Amino acid sequence: MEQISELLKKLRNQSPLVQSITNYVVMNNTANALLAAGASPIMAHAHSEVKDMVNLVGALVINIGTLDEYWSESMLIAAEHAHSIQKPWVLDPVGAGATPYRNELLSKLLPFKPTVIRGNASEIMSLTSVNIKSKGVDSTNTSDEAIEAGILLSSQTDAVVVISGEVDYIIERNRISQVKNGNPIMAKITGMGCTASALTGAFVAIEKDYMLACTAAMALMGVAGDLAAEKSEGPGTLQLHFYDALYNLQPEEFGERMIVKYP
Ligand SMILES: Nc1ncnc2c1ncn2[C@@H]1O[C@H](COP(=O)(O)OP(=O)(O)O)[C@@H](O)[C@H]1O
Ligand SMILES: Cc1ncsc1CCOP(=O)(O)O
Ligand SMILES: [Mg+2]
Repeated sequence: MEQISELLKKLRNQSPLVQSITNYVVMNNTANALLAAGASPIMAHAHSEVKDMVNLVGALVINIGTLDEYWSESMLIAAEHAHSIQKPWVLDPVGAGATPYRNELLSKLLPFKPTVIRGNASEIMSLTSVNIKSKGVDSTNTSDEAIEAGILLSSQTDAVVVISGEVDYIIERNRISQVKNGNPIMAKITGMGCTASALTGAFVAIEKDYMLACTAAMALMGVAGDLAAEKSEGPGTLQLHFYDALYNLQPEEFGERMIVKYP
């Protein structure tokens, strides 16, 4: 899709500043992925500066992977402020459904109207209180169940809901786009989902058609994953080749390789 290839050019030209309040496991991964793709990361969560930083950035990404009481408060301050100034923000509900603690924070964050909710099938289903139990941070559900839940969640929250997996589904109320790129080994690399959410932040910072922005982010993830898998023997080398692919991918090849169904 020409529009999506053009967004990669726009991302590199504008290099949006993207704030992440994210987990300890993936901070370095997601900062490097944003830089490689052409964006500019800042990880900032101190209560005394988080609102000022939200004012400065193009988008905010909140990822609840490694929660504690201080960070939870940072997330609530940031989400409330982003909502109040209509700054686009992305919620990655890592481990939704796994514990009451996570579920309680998520129930406090959703009223601040995330622009995008990006999770795996289990996490998205948990957010619609579909009666499932997440197994940690990995998904254990089928796509049909998840798509139903995604449509419900999008209508409940007015967010674009992105369900990642073998096929990525990008849902805006009843509109659904699909991305079929990517490699199964990506699910064996911690931080790939968090990276998808971070790159989604970069694209919603530069494109106000959020359905298009999210589809572009997932297409970039998938095509970079395809390219990396062609050069890799496993998750260790795939992760490194992935950064190179984000950095080197040209819009022309991006357009040729992406497998996107767009409504
Ligand atoms: N089986 C698969 N085939 C192709 N791509 C996949 C597969 N599983 C995950 N991915 C890709 O890996 C990235 C992370 O997705 P996922 O593993 O669902 O997130 P999370 O790590 O949050 O559970 C996404 O870009 C997704 O498209
Ligand atoms: C393993 C783990 N534990 C808390 S956050 C995290 C990383 C999850 O990253 P992703 O959802 O991208 O796999
Ligand atoms: Mg995840």
